[in-house]
Amino acid sequence: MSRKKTLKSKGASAPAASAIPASNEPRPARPGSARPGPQVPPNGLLQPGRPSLGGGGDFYDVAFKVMLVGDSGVGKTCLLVRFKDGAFLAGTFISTVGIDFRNKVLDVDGMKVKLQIWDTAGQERFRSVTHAYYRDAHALLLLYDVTNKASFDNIQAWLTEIQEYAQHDVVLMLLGNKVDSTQERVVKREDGEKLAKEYGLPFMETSAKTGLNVDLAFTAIAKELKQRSTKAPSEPRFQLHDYVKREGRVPSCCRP
Ligand SMILES: Nc1nc2c(ncn2[C@@H]2O[C@H](COP(=O)(O)OP(=O)(O)OP(=O)(O)O)[C@@H](O)[C@H]2O)c(=O)[nH]1
Ligand SMILES: [Mg+2]
Repeated sequence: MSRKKTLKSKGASAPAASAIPASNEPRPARPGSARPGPQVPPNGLLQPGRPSLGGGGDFYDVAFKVMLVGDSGVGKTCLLVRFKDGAFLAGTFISTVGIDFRNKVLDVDGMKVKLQIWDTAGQERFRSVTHAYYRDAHALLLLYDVTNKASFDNIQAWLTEIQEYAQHDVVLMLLGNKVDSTQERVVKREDGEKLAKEYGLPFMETSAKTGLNVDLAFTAIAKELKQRSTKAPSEPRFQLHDYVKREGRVPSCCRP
């Protein structure tokens, strides 16, 4: 099985950020059911240094689009709900149909960074819908489920898809979700780390149920994107890999 190694960490380069472009307004799957946020100029900045007002009443300085991808059932929707509302969607699993999004504004080093987070359907039958959204994404969170080996084995196929459809400089992070399910775990932390290393991706294990590393994953993405769009040449670069390694909490099962 030959793995394409060209999907190296996007944290290593500093492409010009192109936050949510006006001409590429996100398109909701069901017209009228989702209302994207306000338009943002291609340089990603709205009145730098001064608060701006988004359509939803949220103040922000810069906005980016983040997409959640991975097999059906890995916990994409739950991860987003945990991040946005601080809650866990327990009970019946309701698979996402098409695509949906939620906004959240974060304070990143004194700047308001709005993340427009797109939650995609993992089911194969919606794949063509998802493809259309990749090119507008500034960052991708690629999830597998540590209790589902197939979802881990499919990461390679997801990476191939990302390579085909996403921007070459997209910020990408690998997340192994559901680490609270210690009894059911079938993918070891080391396996996730190894795969991430192979592709040069930042990696963390998360739990939408307990909230472990959920805020951190989104904050890390926001910091990287913000830095790309606003960094002065003299400023030291934000090191996404180091940040995630340093700040990420290791689940209790897997502490040395
Ligand atoms: N134990 C545990 N269960 C989780 C976690 N995250 C999600 N789940 C459960 O896993 C199931 C699937 O979660 P979803 O978030 O709907 O999965 P999804 O990736 O959005 O699936 P699709 O929309 O079909 O692509 C649900 O029953 C959730 O309750 C987690 O961190 N821990
Ligand atoms: Mg879902």
